[in-house]
Amino acid sequence: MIQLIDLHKEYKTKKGMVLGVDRVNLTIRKGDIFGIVGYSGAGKSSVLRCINLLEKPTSGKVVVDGVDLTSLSKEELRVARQKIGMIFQHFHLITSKTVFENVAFALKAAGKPPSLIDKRVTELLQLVGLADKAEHYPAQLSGGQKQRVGIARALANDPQVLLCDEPTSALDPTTTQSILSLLRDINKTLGLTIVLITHEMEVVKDLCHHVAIMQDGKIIEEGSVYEIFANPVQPLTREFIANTLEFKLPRKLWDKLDPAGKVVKVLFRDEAAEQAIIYDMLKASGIKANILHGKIEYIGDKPLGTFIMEVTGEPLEIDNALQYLVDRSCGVEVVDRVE
Ligand SMILES: Nc1ncnc2c1ncn2[C@@H]1O[C@H](COP(=O)(O)OP(=O)(O)OP(=O)(O)O)[C@@H](O)[C@H]1O
Repeated sequence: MIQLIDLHKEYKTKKGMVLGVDRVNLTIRKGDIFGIVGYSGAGKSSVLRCINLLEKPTSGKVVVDGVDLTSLSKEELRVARQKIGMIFQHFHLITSKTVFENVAFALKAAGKPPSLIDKRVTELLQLVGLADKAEHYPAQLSGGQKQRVGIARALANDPQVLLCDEPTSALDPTTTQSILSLLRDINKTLGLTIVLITHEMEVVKDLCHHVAIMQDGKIIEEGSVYEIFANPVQPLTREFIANTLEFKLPRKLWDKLDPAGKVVKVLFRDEAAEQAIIYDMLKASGIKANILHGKIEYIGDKPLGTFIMEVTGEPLEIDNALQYLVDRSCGVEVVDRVE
């Protein structure tokens, strides 16, 4: 388990102090995949780098498996850090060393004997699907392969925590999927706790179990990925989610709609996404509904449905019909007409 207690980080610059992290309290459970999302400058990297004390917090505590890292001596911290692996957006491989040597480097630095190093590197390269690239140099690898080397190196000393600093931001969508899939596998098979920072909500949706949204050094919202997608509260969270879930009706379609009708977006959560609620609503009311857009997606293994429909009828009947949806736990939002 990772606990950040009143974590605060200020940077001293020529122009004065700059706030990086503003008294953050956060608990990340063992074996979780935890995403931290925010725009550039929100403080994501600062939080991540405080977890392994690459950045020394100005105040507050970083507790990993019951040990407060901020209280350790230099040597104790060096040992504790071996249990926290890290991967980076731009991989940070040593260009003059082969794939094998890059991974072996982490083991040598930890003082492991050569016989163990050979065996361990071979195992790790197999795990990340690079057994045939051991003698290649980083320049001979694709971005995805470089990140796999980064992952192998980060796992070398059997860490309990893997910190991921925008691990797929430099990769194309297909390669991104393959790296997310590898991270998912190692989380499951090794029981590793993964903390990942990203500005892409799609990555959070695909991979993470929990997520925190950061703004101005603070965590402004936090929860399970499903809850955050199904019930976002803060405007910034809604903005991030809008980029992945929102569907904008084409202008041409708006022109064809009945000006007296209402366009509503309905969010079906949990089992509601799999029930015939719209059918029930139409049967119970005298209104008409014209479905303009609809999709059901699964976050983890829970369904989340989004439908956009035009409803027409008597205003009171429309209100009653929409209230019927709210009563059956749907999110209902009237969509503003595009002029
Ligand atoms: N080494 C540093 N020296 C001075 N200021 C810094 C330093 N590192 C970060 N900051 C400042 O701290 C704030 C938070 O930066 P941080 O890099 O943690 O945000 P971020 O959300 O990770 O952004 P990005 O996605 O651009 O990396 C910013 O205002 C940034 O300018």
